[in-house]
Amino acid sequence: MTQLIAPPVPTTPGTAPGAVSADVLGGPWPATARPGRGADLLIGGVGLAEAAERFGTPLYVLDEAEARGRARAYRRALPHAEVLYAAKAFLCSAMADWVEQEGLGLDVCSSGELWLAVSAGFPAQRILLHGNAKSPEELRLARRLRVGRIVIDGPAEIARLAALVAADTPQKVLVRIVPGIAAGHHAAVRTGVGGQKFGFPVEGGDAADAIARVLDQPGLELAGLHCHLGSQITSVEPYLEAVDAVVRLLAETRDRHGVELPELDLGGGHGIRYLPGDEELDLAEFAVRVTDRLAVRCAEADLDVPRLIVEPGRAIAGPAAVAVYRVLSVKHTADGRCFVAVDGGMSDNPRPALYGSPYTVRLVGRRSEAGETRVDVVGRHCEAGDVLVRDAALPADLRPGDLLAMPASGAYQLSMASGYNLVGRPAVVAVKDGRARLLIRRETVEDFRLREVGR
Ligand SMILES: Cc1ncc(COP(=O)(O)O)c(C=O)c1O
Ligand SMILES: N[C@@H](CCCC[NH3+])C(=O)O
Repeated sequence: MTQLIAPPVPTTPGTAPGAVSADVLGGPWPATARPGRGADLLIGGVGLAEAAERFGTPLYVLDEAEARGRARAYRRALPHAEVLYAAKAFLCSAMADWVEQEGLGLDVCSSGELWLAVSAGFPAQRILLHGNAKSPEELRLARRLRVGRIVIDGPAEIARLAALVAADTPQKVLVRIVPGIAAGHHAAVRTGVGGQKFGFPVEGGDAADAIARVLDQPGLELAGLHCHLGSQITSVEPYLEAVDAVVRLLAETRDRHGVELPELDLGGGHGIRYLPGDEELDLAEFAVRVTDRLAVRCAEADLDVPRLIVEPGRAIAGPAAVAVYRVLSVKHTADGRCFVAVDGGMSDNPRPALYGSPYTVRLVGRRSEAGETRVDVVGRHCEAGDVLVRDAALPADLRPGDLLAMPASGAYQLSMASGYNLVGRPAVVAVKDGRARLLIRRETVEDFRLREVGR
């Protein structure tokens, strides 16, 4: 590990030569963001521009302190709950280590995520397996590795899983229900309502039927109910409604079957800041109000309070990474538009193209005295929709070679990255205390070629 930038840096915004202005401190940037020398921006004590020189671009710079700090904050806010990091947001061995060391469990939704986590040494008993279409092989792997919980998401899975399980070594399961609550930043991620593929709707009785069928299987130990409303939710209210709905079903289950289920999993979906003025879900408020509401509703229904489980992904990984791109071209058109094309795009961050998700970017590594202008920051892919940031406010003298940094890039970017145009997925570097270490190397064209076994 080589030290990149470790000298003490002036942290008073505006006083350092080439300082990055104060707006990097807070908002969507990691808490370790500081102005660096030569208009660089330090994350975890490492200059983004210097990291870009050393590791190339596009580069994802992952702030270990931010990721760990966020995981720790969940443990502290919810000391009696189980917190499972949702690996789909971003997973690599280091991330698995960090959340494990901070006392979290893991939510995985494929044999790939499961295998990576267990290979990294993550204890399988602290892993929960999701998925609306788990293959027989995935279920077998989960059983072989002895994962702690499996979430039943569809009718076929009940018999499929039961067939794999001997009654003397039962599998702990949760049933995923759909409470009929609409929440989330885009229709594609709203899973708390009917008309989408996940879970068993409460309305109409599918959830109650699934519960009855699972209880009938001697090899399946029904530990509780699960629901996941959606993603990028910034208000606590939908979670309170979810508590109401799930407790109602827990009470009905007790009345019908005489069993009190000991666990209630509220899924994830906790929103973060993407833009400077954004609100994030207030974790302290979430913890207090959800815990209180659960206690009240259980008392009303004369139920023991089940153990709460939460599955935040974005809220832990999202704010921990900054993506760094190099400008390849600046195109001014006669109709007054400006397109700033960078060396990444929808293959490393499909979110703007998929959901119209907003982002902010800033110049790093060069001080500009030019005023701000509005530009579209676009990717390098063969689609007009490959736009990373529309109407970004950036210096008017932006030019090829400049570096742009995009915060809040830790979740659902690399985990949804593709091989489009054979550009290759970016490298990932962890930064901490002024040091940078390569976690994931850049994907090269040779990686694509090596998968070819015939012609
Ligand atoms: C079942 C389940 N749990 C947890 C998550 C994590 O969501 P987020 O990263 O928004 O917290 C998701 C994804 O939305 C999910 O589908
Ligand atoms: N990919 C979505 C989140 C989906 C989470 C999975 N259930 C996003 O980027 O917002």
